[in-house]
Amino acid sequence: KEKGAAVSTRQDVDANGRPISRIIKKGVKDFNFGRTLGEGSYSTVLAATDRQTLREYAIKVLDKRHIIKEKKVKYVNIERDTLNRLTDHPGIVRLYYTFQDERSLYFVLDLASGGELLGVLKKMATFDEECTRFYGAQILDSIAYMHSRGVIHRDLKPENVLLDDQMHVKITDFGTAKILGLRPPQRDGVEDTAAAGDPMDGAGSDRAVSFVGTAEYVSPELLTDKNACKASDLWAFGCIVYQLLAGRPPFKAGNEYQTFQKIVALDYSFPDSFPEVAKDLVGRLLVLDPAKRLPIEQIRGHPFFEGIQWGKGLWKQKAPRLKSFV
Ligand SMILES: C[C@@H](Nc1nc2c(c3cc(-c4cn[nH]c4)ccc13)C(=O)N=C/C2=C\CC1CC1)C(C)(C)C
Repeated sequence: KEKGAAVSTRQDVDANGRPISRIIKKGVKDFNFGRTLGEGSYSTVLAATDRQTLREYAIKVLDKRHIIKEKKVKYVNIERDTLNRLTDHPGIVRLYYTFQDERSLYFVLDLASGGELLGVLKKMATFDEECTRFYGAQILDSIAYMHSRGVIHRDLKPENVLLDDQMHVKITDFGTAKILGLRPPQRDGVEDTAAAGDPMDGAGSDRAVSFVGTAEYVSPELLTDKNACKASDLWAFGCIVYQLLAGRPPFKAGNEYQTFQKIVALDYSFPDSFPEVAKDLVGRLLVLDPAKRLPIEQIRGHPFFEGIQWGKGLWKQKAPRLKSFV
């Protein structure tokens, strides 16, 4: 049975009252497919309703031939393996099961009906401090969980931070994630994970990294020595907090190359109205040396997050009404 396979069993009993479990694998015909929610580089995410339970899902459809032709099989496996590791946190999109037909692979996932955080931010222009604090805290809590499970996201950005029907965070798009502690194929078998929670975890592990994230959120270490580590996600987190309050990312230039030049030169500045306490936090995250970025436990304790109830309470409370930073 494939891990996390789509099964639902009906408990029947035989003549002697012994239970017979019948495995029913769900397939395409069990769903009504709706609108397209998002297009990835080699996948489409559609809204879908389970015809039997009427529950709504997002289904990521991948074209098998295209994946093989584009040599993306590795990324599909990384995404599935990552999602199968990140199953019990409210801030991560959940993969319920997968199935396939002759043409496609299907991932059945949480539907984040609030859409992308980027879309909401564009409508609001900016978030006020209270909203930035709440969404920043939920994103940080989700990053902490990913890192505790040995996963580096590597492409965190407002497009990948989705919102559910309660306007709570659901992080998505793990095709470019890095799972720590997996023996990279070509290494001499040396474990490359230090103690869990080490922000430098993953540094120096995948030399020939062929992947670079989205220009505005790429960390300097990925540009200079081609290595992403856990602290790379904290650099992206700093960029997201800046963008929520300022309405634009800290490093943005006319083209990608100029954006990269600004990043490695730490060439950014705060708008005058940027709150001092947020300047201090962002200033401790947008640090060129990954080892010198504020570790997660100290971010949680930073004055900017004063009043945040970490843990379950953060995910039970009502999301604040969205207000702009004026
Ligand atoms: C980032 C991603 N976009 C999206 N990925 C997912 C969505 C999603 C939903 C809306 C949306 C909902 N309402 N209005 C818009 C807009 C974009 C979405 C969802 O609900 N559930 C799982 C998803 C992804 C799961 C993936 C880990 C496997 C790209 C652009 C790559 C397709």
